[in-house]
Amino acid sequence: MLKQQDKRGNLIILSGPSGVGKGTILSALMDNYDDIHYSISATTREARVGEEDGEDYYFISEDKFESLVEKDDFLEWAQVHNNYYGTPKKYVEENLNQGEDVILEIDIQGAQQIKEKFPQGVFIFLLPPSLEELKSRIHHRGTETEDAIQTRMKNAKKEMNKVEDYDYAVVNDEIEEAINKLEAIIIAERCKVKS
Ligand SMILES: Nc1ncnc2c1ncn2[C@@H]1O[C@H](COP(=O)(O)OP(=O)(O)OP(=O)(O)O)[C@@H](O)[C@H]1O
Ligand SMILES: Nc1nc2c(ncn2[C@@H]2O[C@H](COP(=O)(O)O)[C@@H](O)[C@H]2O)c(=O)[nH]1
Repeated sequence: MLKQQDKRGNLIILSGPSGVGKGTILSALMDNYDDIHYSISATTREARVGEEDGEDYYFISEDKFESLVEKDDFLEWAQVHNNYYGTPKKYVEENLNQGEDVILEIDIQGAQQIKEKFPQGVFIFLLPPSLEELKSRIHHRGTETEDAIQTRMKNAKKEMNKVEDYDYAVVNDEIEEAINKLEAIIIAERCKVKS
């Protein structure tokens, strides 16, 4: 892929309520692009069955998380659905400085922090076709307890009011269509003359 010389990469932020399909869409997208770098977050939540440390997340203790916060090693961090999540700073900065695009899959609070530091970031909000469909997707994923689903649905209703703070809104109804839209946004942002 051609790159404009001396241009920093784009920082792409994908947010949206739990269960909307962020991870599913990004893993399909990452299979097609070797020049977009997915930032692996750190979290204090327990790994789900099938999740790998260093691949899905860096699974760390609360003590370790706190020490990383104190060392200012996170670009942003937040408490989300009763656990802590943060974006390691070094990986993002190194790739952007090399002209590579980096994508963050983070919650709304984290995106707000990034907006203050990187207003030139590309902010994309993924929406479900409906709240009923959102609930059904979290149920079918089968990774959360009933209590956790309730917390996530309660948070989703608040989070969805924040869509207006984003540059783009993409509805994830038909998955292929949502992937195509995300790709189109990323390609268009690469072609921008001014940012
Ligand atoms: N367009 C779609 N149509 C139907 N099901 C979908 C669609 N997109 C994703 N799913 C399913 O919805 C469930 C939730 O998707 P996923 O885990 O990617 O969501 P997420 O936004 O990353 O959630 P979280 O924020 O909790 O990590 C998965 O079981 C996935 O297979
Ligand atoms: N602010 C941040 N939010 C993050 C980060 N990594 C993931 N997330 C968001 O947390 C929720 C829950 O994720 P889950 O894997 O437990 O279902 C979801 O909205 C993620 O996007 C991060 O580094 N910072």
